[in-house]
Parts: sequence; C-alpha cells; structure tokens
Amino acid sequence: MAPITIRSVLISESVDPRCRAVLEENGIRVTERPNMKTEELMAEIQNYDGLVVRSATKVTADIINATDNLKIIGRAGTGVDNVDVDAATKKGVIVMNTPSGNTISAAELTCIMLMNLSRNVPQATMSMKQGNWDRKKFMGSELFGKVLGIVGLGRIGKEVASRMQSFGMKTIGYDPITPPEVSASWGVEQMSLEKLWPQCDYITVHTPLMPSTVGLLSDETFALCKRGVKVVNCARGGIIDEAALLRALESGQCGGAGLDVFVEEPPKDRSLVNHPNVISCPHLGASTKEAQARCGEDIALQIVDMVKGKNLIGAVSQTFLVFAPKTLPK
Ligand SMILES: NC(=O)c1ccc[n+]([C@@H]2O[C@H](COP(=O)([O-])OP(=O)(O)OC[C@H]3O[C@@H](n4cnc5c(N)ncnc54)[C@H](O)[C@@H]3O)[C@@H](O)[C@H]2O)c1
Ligand SMILES: O=C(O)[C@H](O)COP(=O)(O)O
Repeated sequence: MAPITIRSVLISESVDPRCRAVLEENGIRVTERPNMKTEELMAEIQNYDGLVVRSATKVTADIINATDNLKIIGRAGTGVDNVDVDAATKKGVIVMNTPSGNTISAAELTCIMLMNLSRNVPQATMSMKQGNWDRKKFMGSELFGKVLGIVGLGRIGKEVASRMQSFGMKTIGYDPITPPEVSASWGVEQMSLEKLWPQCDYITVHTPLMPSTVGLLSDETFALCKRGVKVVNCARGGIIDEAALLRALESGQCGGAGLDVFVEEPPKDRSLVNHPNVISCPHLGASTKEAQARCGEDIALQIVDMVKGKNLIGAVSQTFLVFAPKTLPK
C-alpha cells in the first residue's frame, strides 16, 4: 500500500487520550472538538486530512463530500454504520475501525444484562432505594440449565457463549458465515432460526445492523418463541424491532429485555425504557477504561501505519479496511 500523507486529524468525540498522544508522537497535528453540530463539522472538516469518531458522529455523504482534503476516517470502535462507507469509497476516503478493541467489554455487558434479567437486580435496587423490602416481587430464576440463543457468532457472540456456559447455560446459535463446526468447538450448536426461536429461554443478538438483520426479532419471530422469553440487544438498535418488543412485553410473550442500544440514541420515545421488565443502558457496551484505551490506541496506530504505508491486513472494499489490532488482550 502506498503511503498517504496525514498531517492533521480532527477527533470529534471523547476518545482515549492515547489516540492523540500516538498521533502527535508521529508528527500529526490533532484537534479535539467533541459535540459539534453537523454544520460545524461540515465546515471544520475542510481543515483536516483525517477524522476520528466513535458511534455518535454521523459521518454522512454531505460531510464526506464537503471536502477534498479528507483522506481517512478512523472509527475507534467496531460498528461503522454511522459512517457512509459507500460515499467514502466513491470519494476514495479510507474508512477503518478497531473491531476487537471492545469485544470483551461488550460481551461482559451482555452477560451482565442476562444475569440481571434472571434476578431483577436493577428493579430490586430501585425498590430498596424507595425504602421497600420486597422479597416476593423480585423472585428470579436460575440461569443454570436454561437455553441461550446467540444470533451472530462473531467476536462478541463467541465470548458471550463461553462466559454463559460457565453458568451452566446450554448455548445454541445461528450465523450465516461462521461454520457450524467452528462454533461447535466453542460449545455452540448451530441451527436454523426457525428451529432456534422455540427452544430459547434467553436470546441475545450480536450481528451488525444491515438490511438482513433489521427486525430479526419481530412480531412474527416473537410469536415463534417460548412464552416469557428474555432478550438482550447490546449490538445495534433495530435488530430487535422496538415496536414489536413493546407489544411482546405488554402481552407477556417477552418476559424481559436488556437494551444497551436504540434505533434513536438517545431515544425520544421512552415507552421501552420505562417498561418495568426492561433494563437498559445508554450505549455503554464499549464504555470501559480498557476498551477505550485499546480502541483509541489502535486507531491511532493504524493511521500511523497508513502514513508509513505498512501493515495493511485485509481490505473489505477498496477503501474500507480492517486492521489487526495492536492492543488485543492476551
Ligand atoms: N453496545 C456496544 O457498545 C457495542 C460494542 C461493540 C460492538 N457492538 C456491536 O455488536 C455487534 C457485533 O459485533 P462483533 O464484533 O461481534 O462483530 P463480528 O463481525 O465479529 O460478528 C458479527 C457476526 O454476525 C454475523 N451475521 C451477519 N448477518 C447475520 C444474520 N443475518 N444472522 C445471524 N448472524 C449474522 C456475521 O457472520 C458475524 O459472524 C455489531 O453490531 C457491533 O457494532 C456494540
Ligand atoms: O460498535 C461499537 O464499537 C460500539 O457500539 C461502541 O460504540 P462507542 O465507541 O460509541 O461506545
């Protein structure tokens, strides 16, 4: 890969300080300007060769096409659904992410959601703070012996499986790409979704958001599930259809939901968040010191590697690159 010149980078969100430090150590000028409005970003972006974002900055075609100077968009994290990759590709702008830096943190939050759904800890905590001592209301159920359906057996799905197996859960799953013999080696039996839905006590989704995964859990699929199934979405808002989830919670077809992500963030409509059987977080899957340090450092090192013209691992499209992380936990 021929080296490219990156003299200046704009960081438009709260990214670990290691990102700035690594870029500056390599002679790249860095400006941090979080919380810019779209119009401000469109004006500001003209002055930089590179942009580093997390998930909140919507890097639209308008922003990409507002400048001829931009050469690289670095996503300090996994999902690139907030970047118009097609528009970037047409314009010859490189898009890269740090796909492994927050895997463990997202997997751990998923497991925490599953555990809290089984024992109602957030609801019991709220009740205690209100001065109550309500032991009957918060009767839970063991995870031991229950069936967990994992839809999407990539990095996070795999880590969730091994952790929940240690609680004695039976793990089944579905992934159109991960070969069944590979997931079987981590103790996950793969099957079609039609076979999976009716077997699960808990379902967790770990796919990217794309047309084939929008509404994976819908009115139709909830109807195929066990009554009282509990669901977790720490992947992307919309993989579980939000209106269908609310209907399933109200009818009791769904017994509880753990949600870290929403179609609209923050969600204006609070019907799901306010439902008594929903526990939720404001997109905190990657919000740990460790994950942020890895993602911040990885994206900076990858930009520096591009400048030096080395270490191109896999090109997903002409300009959308996925690199081997430098700071993956051992
Ligand atoms: N909440 C957070 O803060 C947080 C943090 C990290 C990642 N994420 C999100 O979690 C998701 C998973 O991340 P990952 O690192 O495991 O990604 P990954 O690419 O390693 O795995 C995704 C898997 O989904 C599979 N898949 C694609 N289409 C599918 C379908 N229709 N049905 C079932 N499986 C399908 C792929 O084959 C792949 O194996 C992404 O959406 C990512 O953006 C969220
Ligand atoms: O895809 C990701 O990496 C996660 O959703 C985390 O996003 P964040 O970097 O905005 O926390």
